[in-house]
Amino acid sequence: MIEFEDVTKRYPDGTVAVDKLSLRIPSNQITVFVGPSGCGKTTSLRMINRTIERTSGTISIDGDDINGRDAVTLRRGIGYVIQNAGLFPHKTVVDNVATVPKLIGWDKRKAHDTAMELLERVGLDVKLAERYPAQLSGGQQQRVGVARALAADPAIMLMDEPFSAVDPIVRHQLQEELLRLQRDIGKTIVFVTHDIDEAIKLGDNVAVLRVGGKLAQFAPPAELLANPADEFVRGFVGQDRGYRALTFVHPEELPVKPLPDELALQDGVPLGWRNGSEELLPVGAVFKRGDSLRAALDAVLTSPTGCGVCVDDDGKAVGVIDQATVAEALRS
Ligand SMILES: Nc1ncnc2c1ncn2[C@@H]1O[C@H](COP(=O)(O)OP(=O)(O)OP(=O)(O)O)[C@@H](O)[C@H]1O
Repeated sequence: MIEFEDVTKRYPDGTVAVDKLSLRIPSNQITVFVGPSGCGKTTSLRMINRTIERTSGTISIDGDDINGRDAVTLRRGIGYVIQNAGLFPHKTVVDNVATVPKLIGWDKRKAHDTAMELLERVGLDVKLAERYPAQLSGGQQQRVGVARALAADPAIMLMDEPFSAVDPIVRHQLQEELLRLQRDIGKTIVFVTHDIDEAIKLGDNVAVLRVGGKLAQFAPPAELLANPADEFVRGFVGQDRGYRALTFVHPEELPVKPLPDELALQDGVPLGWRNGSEELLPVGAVFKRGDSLRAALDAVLTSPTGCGVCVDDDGKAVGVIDQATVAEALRS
């Protein structure tokens, strides 16, 4: 657990970036710091690895005050990922990832082999290992950044807006990858973003900060959406919080109906809706059994027929639901 107790950061010009922040960041989970620009997210994050020193208060890791530790050793034991990946431009991809293991004295072979394994683990083609960062896409660079942060197998990983500079589709893929990776590695991850959707998607817990570095609310996403602590949080979480909250509703068994003849299939996979003309209408979003009610509602709302298609793990259609079924599930 990482614990902040009454932590304040005042910069030399008098700016109070963080003001008496107290919170407990549980181990082996993702905790997200979210809030508007300038609310002290980055400052709070960087005080954990002491790349910024606090002015007062205590930060401890598993009960030990981090100020009792040598700052360089502390930093090497904490993974750090930043926007635009911050890779060393003159090192190859694999050498970037192997940097910290070599610094802490691993032999070259072990550092190299671990780096190659990690590249695969974060979803990068190992053929890219000998390239330089400038020869990669933004999304690929971010993956290398994550692999580099994980290289020395740190218990804690700090991530500062790591996915902000990539387009929405790549961002979505990187978020999914991070969640998948975290299911395997179970690190203590502290993640900074200004995007509430990203916070809700990734966080086991979300700390909402307001300008001046004050904690507005610390709660799991579902709780944040259901019970915002005050007007600031309500406003920040947004007007459509009821819709977002559906992400956390998993109707055990939505009663799906048999596939209608209008749904065109190829090997069981939905192709589109027949509407009497040559061309098929798009299927719309699909959902799986066990997905959230939000996914089911998305499927219904994006389908041109008002029928959302339910698929299995192989993408094959298993049934449809209509608006009335979703409305019924919403009421129950
Ligand atoms: N070195 C510095 N000297 C003086 N003030 C600073 C310094 N670094 C940050 N600040 C100020 O501290 C406050 C918090 O900054 P910080 O970067 O932690 O916020 P943030 O929430 O991460 O913002 P953003 O989302 O815009 O990156 C801001 O008012 C910022 O201008």
